[in-house]
Amino acid sequence: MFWRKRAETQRTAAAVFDLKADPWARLSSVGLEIDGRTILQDLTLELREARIGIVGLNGSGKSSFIRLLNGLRQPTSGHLEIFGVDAALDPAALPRHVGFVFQNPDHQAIFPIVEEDVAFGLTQLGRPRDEALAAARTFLVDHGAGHLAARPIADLSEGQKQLVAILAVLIMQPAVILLDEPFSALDGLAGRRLQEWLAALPQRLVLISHDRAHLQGFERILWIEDGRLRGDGDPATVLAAYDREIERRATLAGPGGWSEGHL
Ligand SMILES: Nc1ncnc2c1ncn2[C@@H]1O[C@H](COP(=O)(O)OP(=O)(O)OP(=O)(O)O)[C@@H](O)[C@H]1O
Repeated sequence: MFWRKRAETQRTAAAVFDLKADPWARLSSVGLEIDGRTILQDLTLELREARIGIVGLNGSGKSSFIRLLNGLRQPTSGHLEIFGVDAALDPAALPRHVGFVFQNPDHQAIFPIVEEDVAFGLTQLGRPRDEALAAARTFLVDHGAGHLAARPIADLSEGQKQLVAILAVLIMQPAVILLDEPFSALDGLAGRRLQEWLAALPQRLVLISHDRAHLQGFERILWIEDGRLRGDGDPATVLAAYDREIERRATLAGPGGWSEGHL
């Protein structure tokens, strides 16, 4: 079938894509509407840097934006290319190249037991279940989480759940990992450990965070406001502009008030 053939071409293209030479994502006038409401609009940009941070007020469209990048959502206008091929051709194939770590690990876990959940990604890649389980156990041990392998995810602390959620993505060896506020449930120490651990990963990372300590060392910041790209560039410039805007809006709203359009 023609479609299947094109999807196969896409997988092959993604597998041989040269990350060093080309941007892994190209967006051209991309927009997203949900139920007739505009969530994202007019996004034209390329992503290639090793560390890209995303900032923006609550509800500005950050999560929706990164969901486009691994096929959880599809643009309703414009054109999106991931690894050089049209993202609309085979969105289900994208997660193997672009991993997604959810803000709430409970939304990500599919199986009740840690090792089963970590093995799931490998079974999705075609590995037999027993082999995937054995590989998951080894992977957990190698990443200092062997003691969690047989435990129910529901019984873990938030930090442990977050670690398992990241390992469940990492075991698939995606070229890019998207992280939606992975620090939000972590205490300061767990957050520091996660930050150091993420910094050492060879993958390209795109990280949404409200805390700029977590964006230290990042090469590029995207600032999304009301579904549009309001700022894009080096962290010092973009974050300073973002801070000024927060200050301006806080002053407009007055103590205890919510500014128009926010939340
Ligand atoms: N499934 C959905 N159905 C309807 N509206 C949605 C859906 N998902 C997101 N939205 C809306 O899209 C807008 C952007 O949401 P999104 O979660 O992308 O923002 P965000 O910047 O990640 O917010 P936060 O910082 O609060 O997590 C919001 O107004 C939200 O209500």
